[in-house]
Amino acid sequence: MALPNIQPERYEQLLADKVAGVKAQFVDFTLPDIEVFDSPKTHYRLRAEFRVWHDGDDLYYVMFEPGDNRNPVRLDECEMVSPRIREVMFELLDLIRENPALRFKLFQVDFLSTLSGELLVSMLYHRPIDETWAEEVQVLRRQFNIDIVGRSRGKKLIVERDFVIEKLTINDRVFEYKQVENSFTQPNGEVCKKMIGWALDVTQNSEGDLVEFYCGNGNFTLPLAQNFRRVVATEISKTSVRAAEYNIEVNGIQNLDVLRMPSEDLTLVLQGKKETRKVAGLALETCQFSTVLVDPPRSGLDDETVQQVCAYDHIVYISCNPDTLLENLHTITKTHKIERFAVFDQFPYTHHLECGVYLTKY
Ligand SMILES: C[S@@+](CC[C@H](N)C(=O)[O-])C[C@H]1O[C@@H](n2cnc3c(N)ncnc32)[C@H](O)[C@@H]1O
Repeated sequence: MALPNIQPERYEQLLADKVAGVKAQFVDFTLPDIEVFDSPKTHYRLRAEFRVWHDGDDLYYVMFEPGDNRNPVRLDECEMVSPRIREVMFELLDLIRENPALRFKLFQVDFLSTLSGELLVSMLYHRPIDETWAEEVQVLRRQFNIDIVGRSRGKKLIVERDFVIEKLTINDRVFEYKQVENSFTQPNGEVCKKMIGWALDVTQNSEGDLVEFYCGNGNFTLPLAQNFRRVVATEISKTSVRAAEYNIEVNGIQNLDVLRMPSEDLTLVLQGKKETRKVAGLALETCQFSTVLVDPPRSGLDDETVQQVCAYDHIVYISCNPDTLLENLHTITKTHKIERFAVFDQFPYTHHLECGVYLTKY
């Protein structure tokens, strides 16, 4: 992870600069007024990874300047991470420093926290870990009320859980999400709530069904199910699909099915070019998909998936990479009009910006 230069006093200006950059980048398109969703100025990141530096008897966290992996910067404060991570991270290292069984060949500590106040800490080692380590680590668990995962080559030890439970209030309703260590979750919880709220807003009064590609643990899917008759969503990661299934159950959502399948395969199934037992019993032929939601990785949508999303009347495109969004929009806007365009400042003080685009077929 690179170290952002946190400047709360310049936050508004930096965000305005980013928005101006997006306007310039998308100048080829007729954009509606851009909706801008800001971030808390400090303590906004719910997950963070830190390298651990050993220097004689000393032990400290380091980060690197963007583009410079050679010169570590010692961290004695961190304004970027959530209050829960901040509360624990330095005191945790103080205890590790004094305990040879915990500090020996520890090279990285990852934190996954929630707005609901839970915290999972992953400790990564360049040596085997065993039950002795699992005993020793209990002192950290008790002191900070955290869950801990130890990782060494080919081995994962879990003390007591490898997940956290997030609770997000979206339009007065609380949604509960299982978020599992080492699987994708949105890093900025407050901004994530705004993204879900925006997606709910653009799809309100929708008719028909929703198909979603790249659904993760159901982050958007669970709340959006209320705007549709049926929802079918797909995701490639087994861990995320299992979490989504748990989340569907615990939130009592009845009209949503999640498939573990690459989006490329679901595209082929929907086009009638592929058959698979995975969709047996879903009666996909009875679905009336009016809307598609995509939230792809940075690489954006492949050509086949672009063709597939263009088959629907409405498209909600959430993007973490304006470059690939731009490329995909060149094709999508041949058939669809951009109705809404939003930017979400998931990553303050960096050049990254999350975008949301809502399009309707001409
Ligand atoms: C940017 S994340 C979005 C996840 C989710 N929408 C959320 O808000 O948390 C992209 C997701 O796409 C999944 N993914 C990556 N390649 C995929 C593919 N070819 N087919 C389906 N899912 C894929 C990843 O596992 C990841 O969960």
